[in-house]
This record gives sequence, C-alpha cells and structure tokens, in this order.
Amino acid sequence: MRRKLAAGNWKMNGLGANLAELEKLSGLHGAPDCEILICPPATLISTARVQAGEQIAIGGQDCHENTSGAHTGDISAEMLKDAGASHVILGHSERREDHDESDSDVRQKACAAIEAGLKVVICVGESLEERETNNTLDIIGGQLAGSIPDQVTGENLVVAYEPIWAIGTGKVPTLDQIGEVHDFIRTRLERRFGEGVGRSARILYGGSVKPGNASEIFAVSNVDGALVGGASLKADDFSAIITALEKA
Ligand SMILES: O=C[C@H](O)COP(=O)(O)O
Repeated sequence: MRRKLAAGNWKMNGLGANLAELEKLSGLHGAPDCEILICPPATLISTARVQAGEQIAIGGQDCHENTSGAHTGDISAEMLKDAGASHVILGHSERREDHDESDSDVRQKACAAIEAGLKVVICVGESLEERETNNTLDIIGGQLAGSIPDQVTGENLVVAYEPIWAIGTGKVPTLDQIGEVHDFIRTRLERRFGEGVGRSARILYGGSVKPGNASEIFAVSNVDGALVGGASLKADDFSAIITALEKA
C-alpha cells in the first residue's frame, strides 16, 4: 500500500516571515494520515526544517548534478541534505523551460540526489500543443525514460505528472485524462523497474490543485497525492488539500 503524499512547491515565493504558514500547517497536522512535504526556496530550508516539526518533510526545488565545484549560484544535493532536506523536486517544467533542462540533465541531477540520500520528485508533463496533437503519452513516455535513472527504488522515487498548461492557470485536465496518464506512468514504471519498484513509487498530480477540486482528483486511479504550487502557500488552503488526501 503506497503512502499518500501531499507536496507543496513554494517556487520563488517566501521570506522568513512566511514560515509562519509552515508553523501553522504543522500545528494543524500533528499526526497526518499521509506524508506532507514542503519545498520552500533554498534560503529557507534550514529554518523550515526546524519550524516544520517531525511530521512535515522539507525539500529543495532543484540541485546541481555535481557534488561541489566552480558553479556560482548553484546548490548541490549534498548541500540540500546538509541543510535539512529529505527530498528534491527535479525537472519541473519551469526549470525545463527557463533553464533549458533536458531529460539527460534531470537524470544526472537525480543520480546526484539519490547518491546524497535524497528522495527525488521527478516532474513530467506535456504542453497544450502536445496534448492537442495527441502526443501526450509519447511525450510522457520519453520524459520518463530519459529523466529517471536506473538506481531508483520504490521508496526514493516520486513521479509528478504536471501538464504544463494546467500549472498556475486554473485549468485542470478531465479526470479521465488524469487517470489515463497516471495509469500509463504506472505501467511504464512496472515495465522498466519491475513490480516491486513500479508499484511502490508514488505518482502525484500537479497543476491547479485547489481545496475545491482535490477530492475528485485524489479519487482517480493511481493518483497518490499532489504536487501543489499556489495553494501550498497558505496553510489553510494546503491543509484542506491534505485533509482531502487523508480521506481519499
Ligand atoms: O509544482 C507545482 C506545480 O507547478 C503546480 O502549480 P499550481 O498548483 O500553482 O498550478
């Protein structure tokens, strides 16, 4: 039985004062029936680790593929771990688009993260044009094959399906469309890694998840939780999503 996961990606939002939302969230979910992960900006990871309490995991939003060296402005997986992170989001579409990250880049980062002892949340997702030209499954299949390294386990791999056109737009695929992609991802994971890893890895949906639509999304087959952007910034909103996941 896979443990459900509610993950919040704060993206480039949050100053020290915003950690009050994390403290509030921690107070609201002292004994959650699912895993909770918050990925704040890197500047807040150390303090967030202290303020989150034991029930909330803290993650990074990206890492470099090397462990150290002359890479001004970058952060290694080991540094994230050292700061208190247990997870890292990799291959988010905003990184793939804004920083030209390829599947191969994502795979190398994932290798470094796993080596450092982090769990990886690897994002995949199609553009609107790719969906409208019926290429969604081809695109997702290619991203899965190229981005996920061989050495993942059922415990350290999380895949997040995030249709690019649904991120921050208020648009959400139909439940059938979400189910089709999640079933496809599960099948691909089982085929490549065997049933052990393939059935244990969590698959999250991300893209305009809100308190109002979370329950119906969590009822879809092979949806093991959500990767939430905007609605993870406010403790009350994210708490409502967590509660929906606990009930699913
Ligand atoms: O990482 C999170 C996703 O990009 C979803 O963002 P959103 O919930 O604001 O649409």
